[in-house]
Amino acid sequence: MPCSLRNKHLIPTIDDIDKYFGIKGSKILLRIDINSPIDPETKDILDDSRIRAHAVTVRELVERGAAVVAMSHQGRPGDSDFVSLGKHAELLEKHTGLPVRFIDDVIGPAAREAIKSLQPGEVLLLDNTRLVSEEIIEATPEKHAESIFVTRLAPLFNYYVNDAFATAHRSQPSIVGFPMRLPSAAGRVMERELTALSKLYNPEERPRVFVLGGGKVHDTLRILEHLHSNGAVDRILATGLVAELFMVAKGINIGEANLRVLEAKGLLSLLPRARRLLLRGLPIETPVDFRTLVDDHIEVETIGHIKGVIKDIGPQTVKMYTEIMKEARLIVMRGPAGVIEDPRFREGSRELVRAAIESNAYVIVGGGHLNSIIAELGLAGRPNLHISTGGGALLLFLAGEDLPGLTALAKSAEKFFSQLTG
Ligand SMILES: Nc1ncnc2c1ncn2[C@@H]1O[C@H](COP(=O)(O)OP(=O)(O)OP(=O)(O)O)[C@@H](O)[C@H]1O
Ligand SMILES: O=C(O)[C@H](O)COP(=O)(O)O
Repeated sequence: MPCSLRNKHLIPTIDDIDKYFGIKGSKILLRIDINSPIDPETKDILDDSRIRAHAVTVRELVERGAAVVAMSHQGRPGDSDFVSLGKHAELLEKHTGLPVRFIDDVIGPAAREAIKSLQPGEVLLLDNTRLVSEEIIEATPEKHAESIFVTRLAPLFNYYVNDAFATAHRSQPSIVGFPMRLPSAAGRVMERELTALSKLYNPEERPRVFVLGGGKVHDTLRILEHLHSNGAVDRILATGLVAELFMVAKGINIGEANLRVLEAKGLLSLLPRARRLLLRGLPIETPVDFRTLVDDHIEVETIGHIKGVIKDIGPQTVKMYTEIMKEARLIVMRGPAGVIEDPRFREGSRELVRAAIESNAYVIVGGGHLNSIIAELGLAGRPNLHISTGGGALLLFLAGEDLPGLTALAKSAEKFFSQLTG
């Protein structure tokens, strides 16, 4: 079954490729996103969760009889995490349980020879796609289809599979160029993301509750503007710095120290946008109490009496938000409720995550900080939970932007899958 998103993208899956063209004996170019946090000194991979996730797609393609050539970016040129993918290959081997050959080349003669000699059942990982200068240029799929990157590699493959939802917001050759030249499909990680996110367009999945916190307040405002203008949200439960901004916008006194925090982060300039949303009736709840730091002591302070620096939401807020979440069919959570880098202020985020997962709702969680809370609570495998791999891609998607990687897959389907698109 192909996936569809916002009712306009029809995107084939691995099953469709197998059904209409056949995978056994084919050679597949698989775009994954194993861009991972890297220790600046040792260059070790600090979190291999993305590698573990994509291992599932690699293994399945191999089991179906394909030769699989995987590619990914890592960091950006000039940054300390812009490294070669040798260590990623070792971890991909560990998580797939299959031998993974690595070649420190992307489109040169060595890479092309390795691709040509790859046999069904074998896996090859190319080096960091951003070693190719074209990969950092944003252009249309049609333009990238003519790039050296794509014109050199595409003829060596039968199909292209994009499993990199987390890079779907980049219009780069490895994401948008290949679908113009090869029958293409979404991999399993991408498919899971699309299936989960399509619930945002299902009128039966209501009430929809968004629990939005963390520090990316600009991005969150964009999301709120989009959700509200489309009537796509029933209730917003604000935490983190997002909550503080909306409390000021509502005229609630959050105390001098916290106003200074918002000012230092340049967030007070967002007040007019927050006020406009409130005037238009944005259904947003803000906290009624906080865990604060007052002269190095932790206090629980209720609104109207806040003297300390806000570090987490308080127990009454957790209770109030938990009650609202009990009524939801779909909960989307992004950004932590407090400064969770300090273990003393993880409680609010922990409680909210627990309450969401124990509610009757389907829960979509995005962002590294909440992910770490889920891992700590051992809740990752819950059937009503989808942990998104997308950072920037998820933010843009929630803000209503079209993601070029998805558009390219849909265009490819029109070109190569007339069976599906009519
Ligand atoms: N009340 C608060 N005051 C100051 N900082 C806060 C507060 N609440 C949360 N934060 C900060 O927000 C940051 C996380 O927000 P962010 O929006 O980046 O989260 P994320 O969804 O995990 O994104 P990413 O995956 O990119 O890390 C943390 O560093 C945390 O300390
Ligand atoms: O981690 C991410 O958000 C993706 O891998 C995209 O990385 P980029 O922002 O460097 O394009």
